Amino acid sequence: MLEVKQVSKLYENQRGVRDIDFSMSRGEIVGFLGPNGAGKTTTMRMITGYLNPSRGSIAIDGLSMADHPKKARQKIGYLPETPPLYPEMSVLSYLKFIADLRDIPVREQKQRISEVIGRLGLQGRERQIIRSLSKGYKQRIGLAQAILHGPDLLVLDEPTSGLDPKQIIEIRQLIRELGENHTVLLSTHILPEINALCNRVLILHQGRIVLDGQPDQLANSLNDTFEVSLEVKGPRETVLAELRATPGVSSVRELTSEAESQPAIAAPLEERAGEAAAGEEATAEGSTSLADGSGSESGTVKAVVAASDREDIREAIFYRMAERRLPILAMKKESLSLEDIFLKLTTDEKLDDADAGSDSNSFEVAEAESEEKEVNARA
Ligand SMILES: Nc1ncnc2c1ncn2[C@@H]1O[C@H](COP(=O)(O)OP(=O)(O)OP(=O)(O)O)[C@@H](O)[C@H]1O
Repeated sequence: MLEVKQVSKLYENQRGVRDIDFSMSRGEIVGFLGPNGAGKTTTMRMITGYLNPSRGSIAIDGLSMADHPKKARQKIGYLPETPPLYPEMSVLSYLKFIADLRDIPVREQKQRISEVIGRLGLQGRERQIIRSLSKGYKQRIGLAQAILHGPDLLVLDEPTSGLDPKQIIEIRQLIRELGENHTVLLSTHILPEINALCNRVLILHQGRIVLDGQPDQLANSLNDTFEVSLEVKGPRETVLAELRATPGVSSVRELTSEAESQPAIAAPLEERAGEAAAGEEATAEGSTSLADGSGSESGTVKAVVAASDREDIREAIFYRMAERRLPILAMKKESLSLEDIFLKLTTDEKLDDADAGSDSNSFEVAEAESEEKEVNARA
């Protein structure tokens, strides 16, 4: 459906994207994930024919964007980050205008427009002036203009950006429905959006694709250690010493109540990388333990134990602790979340992007996600 081969776009300031190479099959919903400035919009603008690559080629359904731009663009529906709306027009006159622009024959226009109005829940709003509609409805109109000409591939640039949690849920539901008969490429820097919508994710960092895979398979491919989190009843020093002495264990990191209560994704990347480093230091220094009574059952120790060579150390831990009469109250194999993967891939080098400012990597997610859960719970 889509072939992007060794595509680069370098702006005068040497920023942009380099050697982007991927393809998409019909029916896939692929998420483009990356911090601000990673190159998502640049790549999407090239795929949709709004920007010429400096190098490389793009083809949609076998049609080269360079050689057959009009035909290739006919197969694509594009929703840019800011929907291309005319605020003074009514919904109906705007869609009629888009239908003309897209060369939809006049005799088909009425039916096509009424179909997309139904599909995107715009019934009853046809005569309303676009300016007077909420951001969520404007985004629906943006989606309506993207699908009006019946494209196969939808390219959506941050489709839920700036929406409130209820609108986010509604737009995600619409994208899910559109994904039933379209191939979809969407960009986001909202991690749960990937899990909620996509069956494949491409992670972009500093203009390059650093990872391509299914969200749930990424953890295994990137996990170079085997980690187990556990809670053991017993004196702190004894428990930690016994865990360290268990065959196959390479390191033991005690979990403190502070480390556990960190919000999952609210903090900017740099801060979180700093926290991780600080956490290791604190453990080395012997930080406040849960066994001291802060927030967990008294007399227990919580820790994350790592094995070398990805060896499964759960049985060894079980037998050792049983032998020493130190009851294991909980034990769980740790796996990398999408957030861990993202941090692992995008915090190894310092972002040098001038416009990757303070909010650039702060995922707007934690809030939206928790509110989303709330809205779901209320529904
Ligand atoms: N017209 C331009 N001229 C010069 N540099 C540009 C231009 N457009 C984008 N860039 C730079 O290219 C890089 C990629 O930008 P792009 O907008 O594609 O990233 P993005 O991942 O879409 O970011 P965001 O999430 O902020 O939309 C950034 O460093 C950006 O500053």
